[in-house]
Amino acid sequence: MEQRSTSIPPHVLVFPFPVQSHVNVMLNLAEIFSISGFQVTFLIPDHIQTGPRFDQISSRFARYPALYFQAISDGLPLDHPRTGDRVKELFDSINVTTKPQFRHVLKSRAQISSNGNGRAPLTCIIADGIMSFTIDIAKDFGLRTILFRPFSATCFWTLFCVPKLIQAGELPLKEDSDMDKLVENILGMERVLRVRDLPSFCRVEDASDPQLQHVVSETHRATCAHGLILNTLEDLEEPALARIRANFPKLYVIGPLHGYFRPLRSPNSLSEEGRSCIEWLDDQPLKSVVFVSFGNMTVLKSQQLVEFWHGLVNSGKPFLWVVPANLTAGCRIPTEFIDGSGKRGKVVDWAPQEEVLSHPATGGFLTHGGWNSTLESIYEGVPMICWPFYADQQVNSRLVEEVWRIGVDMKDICDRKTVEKAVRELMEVRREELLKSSKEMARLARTSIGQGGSSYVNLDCLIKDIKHMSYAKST
Ligand SMILES: O=c1ccn([C@@H]2O[C@H](COP(=O)(O)OP(=O)(O)O[C@H]3O[C@H](CO)[C@@H](O)[C@H](O)[C@H]3O)[C@@H](O)[C@H]2O)c(=O)[nH]1
Repeated sequence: MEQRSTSIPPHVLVFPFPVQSHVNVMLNLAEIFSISGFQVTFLIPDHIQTGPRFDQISSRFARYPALYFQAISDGLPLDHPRTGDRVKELFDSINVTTKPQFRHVLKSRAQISSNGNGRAPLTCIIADGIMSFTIDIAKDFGLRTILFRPFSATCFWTLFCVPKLIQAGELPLKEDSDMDKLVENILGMERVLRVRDLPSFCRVEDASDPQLQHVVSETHRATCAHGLILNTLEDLEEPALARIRANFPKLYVIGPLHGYFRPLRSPNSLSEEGRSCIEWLDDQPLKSVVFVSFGNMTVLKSQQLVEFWHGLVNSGKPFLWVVPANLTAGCRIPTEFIDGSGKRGKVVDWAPQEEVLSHPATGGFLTHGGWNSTLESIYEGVPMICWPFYADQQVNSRLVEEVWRIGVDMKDICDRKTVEKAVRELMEVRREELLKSSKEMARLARTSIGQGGSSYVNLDCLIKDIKHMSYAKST
């Protein structure tokens, strides 16, 4: 990427929603800003700053002296699991604790800047789109906010259409709702999304459900921001993006963000746990391994864990499975399972996912369909089995199977026979077809962030717009 500099460097404050995956993706954005010569203040959640992997983050950013981490609390205990089933606690706590802290950060920054501290005054705020309170607080300090929404564009657009679905009687659900019926009132997606593919927040029988109302109103509030950034690419989600653009004139479609750094990271930067995964993969045949990971916010019931386990073992394929403590809400995998899988399965607490997906031994990805995992798999051309848990994952898994045709959607079903069948389809029965379409998707993703590609050009516009804001403020 080109090194850019100006005499008045813009200074952006990057503020992620306080969960690991949102922080990861906004760190990529912060790194792009740093490479572009910006000063960056990154509000890092205290539970991540004090967590086991912050060392890796700080050594990655040591080369950018103009990037400064400032801790912020979400008000929950440091060891709270922050899983999808408990996200309401996070929303509530952010409202009470983080909102006033954010105001305080801006106030103290404004005072320091006016006294001169070697850092430029803030140019703008780049905040996670689920924290739209940033828009009004930033305005009080004469600052603009650009929101960053790390969901798929299709999920964002679906949430935007929810009031229309309610008006048309397609939502809320009824006890006898036909989950396989196509949803009619999401423009551009009429032939794609069924009721069961709507974001999990929509699975309610009361339209005033607080969580549904919250995510929908946050989505609409984004129209009050200066701009909206989406981590996707035109070729992947053109129908949704066309509709979003009609409502958001300043839309920056700049993904897949992790891709800008993929060829640059050295394998030597891996931690010991990361290296052990790669060494295990090194001993496996080409494209033979199923990588299994459900992200950072999924919770499995113990029976679901058992079903996945038997399905994987019965499929006869080698697998590498990430089982973090919060996945099983405390219930650990029985040791006889581990012994029973012999050398064929490896279970770890954490894996360097991007490196695992790019490893020649990896042949498939059993995932929850979180948006980062989906983009990472697409980028590496690895076909997927999706078992969506919550949020945007129901939408993403439908796109994987029905629109892009790069995998299998298990949607709502989790038994050993279904798991085994899905693995066999992915690794044997539909192997060639799925590999072919995955390879094409990877090509599109890589082209979009290469010089002259649609995301590359959009990113350049974003950087120029922020520079322009900085210039306008200083004159
Ligand atoms: O052992 C692991 C586990 C995860 N990851 C990384 O963690 C991220 C996981 O992100 P994602 O796939 O998006 O899953 P979640 O952690 O579940 O992310 C939440 O946030 C996403 C972005 O908003 C949503 O799409 C998801 O539905 C929501 O659950 C990815 O970058 C992975 O590479 C690792 O590197 N190693």
